[in-house]
Amino acid sequence: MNLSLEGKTFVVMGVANRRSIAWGIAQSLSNAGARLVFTYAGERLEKNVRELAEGLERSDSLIIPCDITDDHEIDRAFREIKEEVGTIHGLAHCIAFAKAEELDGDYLNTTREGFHLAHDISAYSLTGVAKAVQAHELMSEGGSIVTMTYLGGERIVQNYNVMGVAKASLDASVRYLANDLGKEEIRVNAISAGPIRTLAAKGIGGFNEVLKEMEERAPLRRTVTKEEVGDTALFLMSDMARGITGELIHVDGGYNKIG
Ligand SMILES: CCCCCCc1ccc(Oc2ccc(Oc3cccc(O)n3)cc2)c(O)c1
Repeated sequence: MNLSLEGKTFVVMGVANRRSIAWGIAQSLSNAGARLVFTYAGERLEKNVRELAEGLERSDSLIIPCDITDDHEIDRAFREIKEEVGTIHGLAHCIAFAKAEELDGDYLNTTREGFHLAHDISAYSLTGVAKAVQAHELMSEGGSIVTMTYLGGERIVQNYNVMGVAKASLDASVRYLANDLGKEEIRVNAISAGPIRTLAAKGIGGFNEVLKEMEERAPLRRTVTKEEVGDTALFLMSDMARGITGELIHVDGGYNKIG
């Protein structure tokens, strides 16, 4: 029993660029010996993902488009993964979105359309992906699904607004998916990362203030890195976490424990 992923294949969904948390996860899994399959949405990201993947030690990464807002797209992508690799041992879901104008000011300004959009992309997509993994019997040797969440889904974080409500839904989805998939030896967990300066983070009002607050008040008195999140993902993907499912692990320097 160890942290090695030699001979195993993992899907990483949501790499946008080298600052992405998904890229931090990909690096940790690859350094542990995993073969990777990347999915991305939107033509403009393919070049970024391909260039990043080419920098990995292994040259057998797969890069597949997948627009998670469309069930047919998800089915096509996971059918392609089944055909190309046959079995996967885990999946990292690092996908979320909400309208930028709804990530600032009062939560009360949330529209019905903005609410649905945030929940569709940031919460339902995990369930949609889990359904496709099961439908295509991709994790026949068991597996580990990890998604990314944030403290704003557990308690009030100014400006996080509708994304916080969507993350609360994602966190509950992790528990219910864990319950359904446990009998197939598939574990489902969430990593709640502290604020990290990513492309997505740029869209949130007051982000810089939250970073500063972490450096001043988190028990570790610093912010965390995508590499630290990647290493926790490696642990959750490995046999060392074989007894953990339906769980949420904070990788935030302990900040969530501060009032
Ligand atoms: C006020 C909260 C500060 C800490 C926020 C930490 C965080 C940073 C990034 C996170 O991921 C997203 C992903 C998409 C997202 O929606 C976006 C991002 C950019 C532009 C846009 O129109 N929507 C917002 C946050 C996330 O869920 C949580």
